[in-house]
Amino acid sequence: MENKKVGIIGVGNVGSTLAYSLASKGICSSIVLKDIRENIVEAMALDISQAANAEKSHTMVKAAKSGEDLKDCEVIVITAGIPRKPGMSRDDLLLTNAKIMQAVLEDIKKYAPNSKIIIVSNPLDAMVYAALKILKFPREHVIGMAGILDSARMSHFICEKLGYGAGQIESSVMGGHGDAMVPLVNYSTVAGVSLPELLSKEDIEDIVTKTKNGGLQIVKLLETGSAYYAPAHATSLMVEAILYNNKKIYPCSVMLDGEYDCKNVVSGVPVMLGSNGIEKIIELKLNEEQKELFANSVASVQELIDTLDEKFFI
Ligand SMILES: NC(=O)C1=CN([C@@H]2O[C@H](COP(=O)(O)OP(=O)(O)OC[C@H]3O[C@@H](n4cnc5c(N)ncnc54)[C@H](O)[C@@H]3O)[C@@H](O)[C@H]2O)C=CC1
Ligand SMILES: O=C([O-])CC(=O)C(=O)O
Repeated sequence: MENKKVGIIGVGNVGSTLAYSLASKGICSSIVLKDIRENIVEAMALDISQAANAEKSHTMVKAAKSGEDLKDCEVIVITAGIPRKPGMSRDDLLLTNAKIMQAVLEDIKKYAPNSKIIIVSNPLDAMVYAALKILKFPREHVIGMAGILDSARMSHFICEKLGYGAGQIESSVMGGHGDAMVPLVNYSTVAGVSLPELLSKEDIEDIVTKTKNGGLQIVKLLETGSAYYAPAHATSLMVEAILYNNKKIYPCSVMLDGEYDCKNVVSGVPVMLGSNGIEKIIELKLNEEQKELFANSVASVQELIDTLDEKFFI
């Protein structure tokens, strides 16, 4: 297999689940894991490598000894950062996770300047902004994961409401990965059938609210952190699209440069992913209500970006 090396920085719940998922699918030639918790990362690398061997996957899994081990990574996923706990919003993580982001990006700048970076750490859109500002990489190479997860949550809630449709639901969520995210009802279908043909207005409103609160619902139940199976799987789809240049369209968090009338701000929009990272940004036709909701969501990300510029990038 040609070089399909993936780096994962931050090997806690999301990072280790992602590594396990990628290794068992056998879609990478090697995975290198990096974390400040040296024994934990060593243990994860051994355990996941042994799982891959049981699976007869050819993926090699190793713990990084230093930043130099990130050399030749095609894709590097960053999940380093603290997760929220009950009573916190994702935005409360801003300055703590920006510091962690700055620390981990130094190695990438030095050893993997041509890699495509997938950011997972929260608050997601602001972390994509911070990473772009620190790395000075082209915007096509720094991409945030959230839209696939939020859309999967919407599909889950549609399926739960209907009692059928599993595996046939396509959902679409745009905007920032925060309380103001924008589930797009008219771009969501069950086997091609639009939602209003299957569900009442009240049921659809309930699905929209549950989707927006999907992350919080899990945080409240877990008490110690946040979701990781669905986030890791969503990230693995992005890694695969880049490694295999499969040109799949997914909602991802990207720096906008005029698209949707926005500039210098990061938000979730549908993009085509391939070996160059973002190959294309797709501009959906939004109705007036959706335009307003999207503008609100962008404004809330802009506030976080302003805080970073005032308090972090000084
Ligand atoms: N974008 C999204 O949709 C989602 C984002 N998240 C975010 O992802 C992040 C990680 O979540 P979890 O894996 O659940 O947290 P976790 O606490 O289980 O793992 C975080 C890991 O980062 C490591 N870390 C901290 N500083 C580091 C540094 N300087 N270098 C290397 N590693 C470092 C920690 O040692 C820990 O192993 C959180 O910020 C969380 O909010 C989580 C789920 C979904
Ligand atoms: O809710 C959180 O803090 C983690 C996250 O972003 C999600 O699961 O959507």
